[in-house]
Amino acid sequence: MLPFYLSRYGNPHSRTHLYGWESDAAVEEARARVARLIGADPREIFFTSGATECNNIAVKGVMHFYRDRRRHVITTQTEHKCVLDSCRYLQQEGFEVTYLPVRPDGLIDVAQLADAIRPDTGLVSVMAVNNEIGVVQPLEEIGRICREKGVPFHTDAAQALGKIPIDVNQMGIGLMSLSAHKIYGPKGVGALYLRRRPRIRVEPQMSGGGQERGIRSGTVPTPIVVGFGAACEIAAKEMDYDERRVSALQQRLLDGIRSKVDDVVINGSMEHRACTSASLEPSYVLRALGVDEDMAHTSIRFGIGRFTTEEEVDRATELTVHQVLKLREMSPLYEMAKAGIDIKSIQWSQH
Ligand SMILES: Cc1ncc(COP(=O)(O)O)c(C=O)c1O
Ligand code: FES
Repeated sequence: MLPFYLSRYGNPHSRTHLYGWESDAAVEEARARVARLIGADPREIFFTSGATECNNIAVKGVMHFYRDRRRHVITTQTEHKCVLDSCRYLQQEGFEVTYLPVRPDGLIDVAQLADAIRPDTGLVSVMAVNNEIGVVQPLEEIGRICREKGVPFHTDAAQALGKIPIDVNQMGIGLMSLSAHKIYGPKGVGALYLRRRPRIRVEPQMSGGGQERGIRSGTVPTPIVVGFGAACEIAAKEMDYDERRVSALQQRLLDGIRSKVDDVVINGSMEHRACTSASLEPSYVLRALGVDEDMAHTSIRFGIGRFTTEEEVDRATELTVHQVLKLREMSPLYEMAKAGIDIKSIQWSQH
């Protein structure tokens, strides 16, 4: 990225001089690298500021483009806030939205999805990997159902890119949101995948000079786009290795905690998972899984990545075990639960 900040600072949209051409070539190289990682054509990749922007373009853009015929969107209760907020925005404009529930393992029921599709459904938006609990939705099945019913399938793949293999054709994906900083790339850049055949149209959210084929006006930020391309190239090479390492570290963390602490509960499917995923807020994602409020409050998300070491996992285990045991020592509830008392049955006050 450095040369593109320091010496090769041409505007990639300047067609009349060498500085422009070299920046343009670098942007196109990055586009090809992003495309390669997901089995797409470079012409289907549009650079944006990140997954938030992609999700806005996908959800609002598709519905606005087809607004006269398609009035209904299907999504899930556990999407990232930017998808949920975009859907709320559409509702204020008079569109209808179905928020599919998830099962206790965090995955949607595909039969329920199929039933929810209506003749006026304009978009199905289901995230690939959940950012709190790491579960992977059955993308291929969702893609097949959407293809059969002729509804574009959008997936927020911010947490999936570089972690699980993605093939837009095999998975029947029509639109996909990507973010560079989730794969160790720079912050503030992402890409929208938009299928060419059959072509999916969106109403741009940004008006202006028509860059990125009119989908996203504004000067493309060459240095960070180059960084995103490099991150994709590395992810393609390292994905298998990273996956094995992260799985082993995940197991080490789990075994380490379970060897010293009983009654450990894992939120979300263990089979369909890209990672083990801290928030102190009562999480709406966990509530959607049917996790009780007290259990949602007591959850911790552990994030393990390419640069996490065994020593760090062991230290996290040690700290977690220490604090949990300390809290249990202090709490009368733990002893009561052990004695077989249902804590939920306790009357806390006299009111
Ligand atoms: C699933 C998911 N979608 C979207 C986003 C937003 O991505 P960005 O920071 O690139 O806008 C994130 C990141 O927090 C995410 O985890
Ligand atoms: S969502 Fe899994 S590590 Fe962040």
